[in-house]
Amino acid sequence: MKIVMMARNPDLYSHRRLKEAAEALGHELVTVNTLRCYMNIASRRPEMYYNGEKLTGFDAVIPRIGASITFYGLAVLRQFEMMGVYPLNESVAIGRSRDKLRSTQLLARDGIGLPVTTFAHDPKMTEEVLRTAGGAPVVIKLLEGTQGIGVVLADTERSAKSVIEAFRGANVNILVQEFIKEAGGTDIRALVVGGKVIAAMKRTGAEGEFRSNLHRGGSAAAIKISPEERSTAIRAAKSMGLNVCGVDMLRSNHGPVVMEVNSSPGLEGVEKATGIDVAGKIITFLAKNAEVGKTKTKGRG
Ligand SMILES: Nc1ncnc2c1ncn2[C@@H]1O[C@H](COP(=O)(O)OP(=O)(O)OP(=O)(O)O)[C@@H](O)[C@H]1O
Ligand SMILES: [Mg+2]
Ligand SMILES: [Mg+2]
Repeated sequence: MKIVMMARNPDLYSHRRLKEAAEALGHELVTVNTLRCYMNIASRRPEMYYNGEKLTGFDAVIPRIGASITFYGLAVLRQFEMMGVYPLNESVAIGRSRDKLRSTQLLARDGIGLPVTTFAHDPKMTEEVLRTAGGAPVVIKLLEGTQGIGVVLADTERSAKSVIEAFRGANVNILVQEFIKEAGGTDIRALVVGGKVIAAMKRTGAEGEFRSNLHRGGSAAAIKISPEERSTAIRAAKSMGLNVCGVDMLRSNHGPVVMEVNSSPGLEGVEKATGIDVAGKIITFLAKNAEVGKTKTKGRG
């Protein structure tokens, strides 16, 4: 199989591992810098170019689109889809997962456990929004944050109001969420590949930090998850339409609640914590499923 991986930095752990795993399984993997791909959006014969050469003959594409280049990255991926290249995750599904409001609505529609989550446009609604979220403490999140940046815990009504006003004043969209205190600064990341949980870890925030992100100094360890957590992760992946994703959950006293679904999960934390060859399982899934022209949406939807 001939695979193209869209990634800006081929030296990142995850990208190195995917290439190694592909080669170990006898496939060819070419990494292209997403921002240097350019396309000819011609009717019926879509083309992709890279460094002056036409990219052809690929069976599958692995999109590793950083949050800061979602717009262009998804356009490049759609182009590959139009060319009939099988995407590890479809552009439409990635687009859904990048927007916390949209993805939370999709998960809610499918009855998946969530923290109480509220959203309003008008800052005049602040008091009602806070009341609906159950009152302080609440978690306030930028709609398109990542690595825990833009996630704020407001302990009191007063601080919640000023944080909401500050974000709204800066004209950014936010979610206001019930704070799951009983999670104790620990979350669960379940890696779903092809409808199965293949690895799971728990991440615990640094001392005095409610955010468990590894980028914020959290630490990771392997964990055995419950059947309910497993099925929640699988259902979340399905409702987003992602073949491969990291589902982040909190253990609340009303069962597992999903915080978000990441479409380009990092492999370093989870492989090192669990010793599982996640990259190999991803490539194996791809080899089993990639067929030219099999992509359902061709970037539509
Ligand atoms: N409602 C909540 N209750 C308790 N803790 C929360 C809540 N929401 C988020 N957290 C904590 O904050 C962390 C960051 O939140 P979240 O995952 O939503 O943000 P992010 O910036 O998108 O991070 P990521 O890099 O994982 O995409 C979570 O991993 C979790 O530990
Ligand atoms: Mg996120
Ligand atoms: Mg997260």
